[in-house]
Amino acid sequence: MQAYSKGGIAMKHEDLHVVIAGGGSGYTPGIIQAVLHNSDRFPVTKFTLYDIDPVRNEDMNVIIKYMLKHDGYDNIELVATLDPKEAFTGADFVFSQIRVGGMEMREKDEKIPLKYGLVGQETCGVGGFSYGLRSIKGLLGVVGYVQEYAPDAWILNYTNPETLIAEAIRRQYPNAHMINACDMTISIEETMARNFGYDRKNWICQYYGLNHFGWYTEIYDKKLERDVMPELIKKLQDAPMKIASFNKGDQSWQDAWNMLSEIVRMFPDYLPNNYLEYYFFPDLVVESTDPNYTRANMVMDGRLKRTKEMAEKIRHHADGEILDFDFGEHGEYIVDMACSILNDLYDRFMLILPNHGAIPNLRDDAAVEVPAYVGRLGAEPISMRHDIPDFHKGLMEAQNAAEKLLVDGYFEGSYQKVLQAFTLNQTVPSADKAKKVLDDLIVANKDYWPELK
Ligand SMILES: NC(=O)c1ccc[n+]([C@@H]2O[C@H](COP(=O)([O-])OP(=O)(O)OC[C@H]3O[C@@H](n4cnc5c(N)ncnc54)[C@H](O)[C@@H]3O)[C@@H](O)[C@H]2O)c1
Ligand SMILES: O=P(O)(O)OC[C@H]1O[C@H](O[C@H]2[C@H](O)[C@@H](O)[C@@H](O)O[C@@H]2CO)[C@H](O)[C@@H](O)[C@@H]1O
Ligand SMILES: [Mn+2]
Repeated sequence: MQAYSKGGIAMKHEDLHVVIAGGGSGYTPGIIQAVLHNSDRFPVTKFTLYDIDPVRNEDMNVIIKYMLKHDGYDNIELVATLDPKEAFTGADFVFSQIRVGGMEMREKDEKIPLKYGLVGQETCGVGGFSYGLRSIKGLLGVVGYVQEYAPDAWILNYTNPETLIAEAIRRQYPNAHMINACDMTISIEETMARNFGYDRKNWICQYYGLNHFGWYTEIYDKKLERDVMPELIKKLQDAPMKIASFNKGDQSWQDAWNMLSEIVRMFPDYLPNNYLEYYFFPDLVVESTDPNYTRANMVMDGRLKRTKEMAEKIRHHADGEILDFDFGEHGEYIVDMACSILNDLYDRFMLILPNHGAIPNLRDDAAVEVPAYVGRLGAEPISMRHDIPDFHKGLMEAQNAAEKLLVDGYFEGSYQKVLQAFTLNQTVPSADKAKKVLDDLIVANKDYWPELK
């Protein structure tokens, strides 16, 4: 959640070296594809895939090698390594997308809370807190390696849960050159634009919140010369959006858009982030979730399997269209950010940053998600010109306090602080349930969490 670098970094355009931490992730091809699309303004000469899992990193190495050859970029050097020194030395940009504990632990984050009738989700509710206590340690490791081997590199982070990560990294590495971003806002905008016949490239969006916990207040369309948010809300109230081409065939994303319509029917003043469904409708979400087959299972049977099959096809010289992936704006968004830094463009992005007055009536040290300009000196948050309403403020303050307590709990190894965080989480109805689910998650996470005393 570093807002500004100390004086910026002299960025070079030659020998541009990008490292992907979590190289084995199925999102890697989409990111590499976006880099290649931008080769005129982001001329990468070397990619390094860094991971802790040799099999997944090697599968991705096979896919990316094929992709570079297929697209005529076999002049770009490609390295796949498990050695952090080899990976990060000489890096200019590090795109981070690690998942500590993998899908197996995500499955536990989702299923254990459900046993207690609580929301079981990757980044929201106590499942998100469970993931946070694992993820912080992993990402502190990655950022530590970058400080050691490439202290001038920019770290552009997608690793979740974003607000907890931002808060923890700021505490341990306040001067790291790091930007934390989530693709959800751009994905909401793109899906709305495609569904309702707009071009989001014409939009200037005002938005505030915490990550996966925020609201649009205005969507100004430069071509139409009006705020289109009220009409978008009206359209959403009338009928949910249909899934855009990315995530196609994915019923759980269709369910998310359906719930977005439910939220604006109840609270029609602002356009919410879809992830608020977990805080507004926890009971409905629990009722409609299969406790034996959650999102982690869908991803294992979907994205993970497809990635593995793609690598196998390439190894066996299969014919036909092998490179089959579509993650929408995900890759483009992070590469646009890197371009904006490298070329000092001051483009506008929704980022997770220390508040420092951007939301005037919220504590300064909250990690908030707001629009920001990005250039050579990093991200400069755009200050809102008005206070936020009590409804949103109350929700955000409770969530922010819970997140702060959780990060305190991580660094202090404090059971009490983590229990307070769980109790304060707005998806949890009682301290009793908070304690039971926490004690269960401690056992499940024994290889990953700090010891809590
Ligand atoms: N911010 C966003 O909007 C956004 C969008 C999509 C995904 N994500 C996040 O991106 C990450 C990856 O998601 P995924 O579904 O591809 O997960 P995944 O498990 O499929 O892939 C993650 C990769 O990270 C590797 N890894 C785990 N710990 C590591 C460590 N300490 N160092 C290096 N590599 C490590 C794993 O071996 C794996 O290859 C997750 O944190 C996810 O939540 C964020
Ligand atoms: O359940 P998953 O692992 O499929 O997705 C969880 C992530 O969901 C969001 O990312 C979306 C993204 O917004 C969309 O553009 C497209 O790329 O699909 C992604 C999911 O597959 C969210 O922003 C992330 O933080 C979540 O990790
Ligand atoms: Mn996100």
